[in-house]
Amino acid sequence: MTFDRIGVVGGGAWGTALAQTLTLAGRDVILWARESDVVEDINARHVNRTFLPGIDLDPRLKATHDLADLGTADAILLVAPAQHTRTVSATLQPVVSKDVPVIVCAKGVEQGSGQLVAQIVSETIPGVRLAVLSGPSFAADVARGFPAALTLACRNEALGRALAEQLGDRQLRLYWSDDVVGVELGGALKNVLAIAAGIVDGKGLGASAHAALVTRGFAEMRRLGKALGARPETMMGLSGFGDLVLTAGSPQSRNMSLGRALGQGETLDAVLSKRVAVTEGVYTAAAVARLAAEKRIEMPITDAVHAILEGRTSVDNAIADLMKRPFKAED
Ligand SMILES: NC(=O)C1=CN([C@@H]2O[C@H](COP(=O)(O)OP(=O)(O)OC[C@H]3O[C@@H](n4cnc5c(N)ncnc54)[C@H](O)[C@@H]3O)[C@@H](O)[C@H]2O)C=CC1
Ligand SMILES: O=C(CO)COP(=O)(O)O
Repeated sequence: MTFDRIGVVGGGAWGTALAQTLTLAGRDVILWARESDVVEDINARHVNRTFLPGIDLDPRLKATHDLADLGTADAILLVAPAQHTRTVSATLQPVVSKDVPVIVCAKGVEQGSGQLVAQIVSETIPGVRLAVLSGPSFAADVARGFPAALTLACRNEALGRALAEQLGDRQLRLYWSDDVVGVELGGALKNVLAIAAGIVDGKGLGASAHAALVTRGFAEMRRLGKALGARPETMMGLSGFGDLVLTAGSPQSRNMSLGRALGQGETLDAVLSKRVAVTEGVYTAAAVARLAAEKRIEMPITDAVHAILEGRTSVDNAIADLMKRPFKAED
């Protein structure tokens, strides 16, 4: 198994950062972008001013507007946002031959189905060889070549190991795992909790409240993970705890910064109208709150974020409601 030619589907910040890293590592990379101006920007000017401004891209990186150009790839990275994965992967299906692995890089839960991205892809591309890449990684950091460590999960351990060894390099250290659900779930859930952490920050509630929120948020991640068959050590690892620490701890996160703005009194519509970037936690919150209710898993912070985003409660009331819950044994 050799993965020399890599197709990347999605010309947002993360797709571009991964394409850049793999190009610099000597892979032959072709990036599909939905927006023709992004394709032109990458090919003609070697930048992606729309989604990854301020970073020079390697001139060897080529972009295309035609998914069929990815037909000769040895592996495909799927980096479309979670809510658009079903449409994009259905369009990709005729292009993917049966032994080419598809590596899911998005982080979210689909609102209509409650499914994680890998589940969507296995439905839309039957028989696909699936892997998931997730962990703490801001696109701009990775594109600049700063060190990062992520987890690559695949049920076929030999394939997962081969992908990790060949797609990783000295800037991007990849660990492998066979816990696909656990790795995906951490990345999806932490986005919602990062919104909550941002709200705490935006309200100026202090570092103690922030630490309490992140810790109890992590308890929610572990609880849902257990119910869905994720391994506890996966939730403790890079794609779970690691990504929660990164995203809930830095305003560089789109989810955290959205929460911050809400905490400072801005409306959701006002925040979203100012950005082109996707803020996955906004959409995943509703899906996870519903999943938790169906499975009778207690996720009060996630529920509070969902209620705030839907305008069913105010930030102040949500905080008061969380604090007046009955005392209980720590789990
Ligand atoms: N930006 C980051 O630092 C990281 C992002 N991710 C994940 O990667 C995924 C993609 O995020 P980014 O690359 O950051 O995106 P982005 O926020 O930079 O750009 C938005 C992306 O959405 C696409 N898009 C918008 N409307 C669409 C539609 N109707 N159909 C298909 N695609 C559409 C755009 O073409 C663009 O690729 C998300 O799930 C995100 O959570 C994961 C790790 C790091
Ligand atoms: O997933 C990420 C970091 O690992 C990016 O987080 P944001 O989408 O909140 O910026």
